[in-house]
Order: sequence, then structure tokens, then C-alpha cells
Amino acid sequence: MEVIGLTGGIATGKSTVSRIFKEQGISIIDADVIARELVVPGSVALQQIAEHFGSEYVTDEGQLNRKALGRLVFGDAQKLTELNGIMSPLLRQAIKAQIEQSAAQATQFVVLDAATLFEAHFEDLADDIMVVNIPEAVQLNRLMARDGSSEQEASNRITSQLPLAEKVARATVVIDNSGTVAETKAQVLKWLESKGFQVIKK
Ligand SMILES: CC(C)(COP(=O)(O)OP(=O)(O)OC[C@H]1O[C@@H](n2cnc3c(N)ncnc32)[C@H](O)[C@@H]1O)[C@@H](O)C(=O)NCCC(=O)NCCS
Ligand SMILES: Nc1ncnc2c1ncn2[C@@H]1O[C@H](COP(=O)(O)OP(=O)(O)OP(=O)(O)O)[C@@H](O)[C@H]1O
Repeated sequence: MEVIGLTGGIATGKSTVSRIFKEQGISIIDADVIARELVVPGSVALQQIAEHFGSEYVTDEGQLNRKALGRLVFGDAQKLTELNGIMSPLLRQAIKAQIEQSAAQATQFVVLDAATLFEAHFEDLADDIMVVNIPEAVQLNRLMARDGSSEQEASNRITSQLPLAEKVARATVVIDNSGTVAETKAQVLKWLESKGFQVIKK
């Protein structure tokens, strides 16, 4: 089985590409879903976050206050590194377990969808690294349009990640998502075919 690490910058189109894989019947391991499961009320990770950053990052209902923690870490690189220090080892463990489950099902491919693949040093978990790329101005516009965020907020989120150009340089395959979704799909299917995968034409 081959693990395709799927990454890019915020709002460059990872979910869009992930849907294309799903349409082909390829399973997705979604690091964001795992990260959210890790911080449910009463979890070890949530307790560590509260101890490290303060109890104000947990709501009265015992939930992670995502907005508040996001504002803190996406404006302060040191704080983001500290959060990653808590989350990355737990994430890695959970991702590895899901990869093992997929391998046991003898499938040809599994996709590891992880926005923070490089930042969290998960490259070794993947056989191929696919980076979804768009020009920075398009990224800023799509992010503001999708999240209704200000230019400053959107820009903070973009700059808190490893520069997209650096991710592109470290990719084994780059998908250009600056055109239509159909054009993006054509690139992904062509790559899958080049790997000997029998694509389903829809
Ligand atoms: C800081 C948190 C609480 C903010 O939550 P919020 O709901 O506001 O944002 P969300 O999780 O949807 O993230 C938005 C985007 O920010 C980027 N992002 C998220 N975490 C990180 C990170 N650690 N480093 C760089 N970028 C990140 C991703 O592109 C993501 O799609 C949350 O992002 C978090 O817990 N992050 C740490 C866990 C993690 O690494 N998750 C991502 C796994 S891929
Ligand atoms: N080819 C495209 N043309 C126009 N809009 C697009 C295209 N691809 C994605 N989008 C839009 O851009 C936004 C970001 O795309 P998407 O949610 O797939 O990115 P993402 O990389 O998964 O984001 P995040 O990092 O926040 O998880 C969405 O609103 C999506 O509908």
C-alpha cells in the first residue's frame, strides 16, 4: 500500500483534492478530524492545553475554545510551536494506527490529508507528497471569501504556516489548483493513472 501525503497551504484546495480521491474510492485519513477528536472534553490533550496556555482556552462547557486559541497561536510563532509540541506526538500516534488499519485491508492507496504535514514532520509517514498550489493572491482571496475573515486575519493564518513555495519545493507531485476544479481533477486522475491506478471515469 502506498500512502499519499496531501498537503498545501491554508485554503489552497486540499479538501477539494481529497474529495477527488474519495470519488475514486480511495480512503482518506483526515488529520484535522483526528486533531478535533483528540481535544474532546475530558481528553488528555485538552487538559495539557489548559495547563499550558490557561483555563480561558476551555469553555464553560469543557470544549476547546478554538477561536481564542487560534487567535493566540496564529499570531505568535512560539505559541504555535508549543501547541504543536502538545498535539504532534498524539496526532502521529493516531495517524500511524489508521495507516496500519488501511494496510490490513490491502488497498492500493490511502491518502493522508494533513495541512501540517511538513510543520509536524509527518513526511516519513507518506510515500508520495502531493502539494496543492495556488498563487498567494488567490489564496488570500479564497480564504477571506470562505471564512469571511479580514485581510489581516487571513494573512496571519497564511504566514503562520511554512511558505507554500517551500512546500512545493519539497513535494514529489504538485497540483495546480488555480484553474477550475475540473482542471484540478484532470491533473489528479492523470497522476493516479501514471501510478497504475484504474481510475473511475465519471
Ligand atoms: C489552533 C486551533 C485550535 C484553531 O482552530 P480553528 O477551528 O480556528 O481552525 P482550524 O483547526 O480549522 O484550522 C484552520 C487552518 O489552519 C491551519 N492550521 C491548523 N493547525 C495548524 C498548525 N498547527 N500549524 C499551521 N497551520 C495550522 C490549517 O491549514 C487549517 O486548515 C486548531 O487549528 C488546532 O488545534 N491546531 C493544532 C492541531 C493541528 O495541528 N491541527 C491540524 C492537523 S492537519
Ligand atoms: N479550483 C477552484 N476554483 C475556485 N474555488 C476553489 C477551487 N478549489 C477550491 N476552491 C474554494 O477555495 C476554498 C478553499 O478550498 P478548500 O476548502 O478545498 O481548501 P483547503 O486547503 O482544504 O483549506 P484548509 O486549509 O482551510 O483546510 C473553498 O471555499 C473552495 O470552495
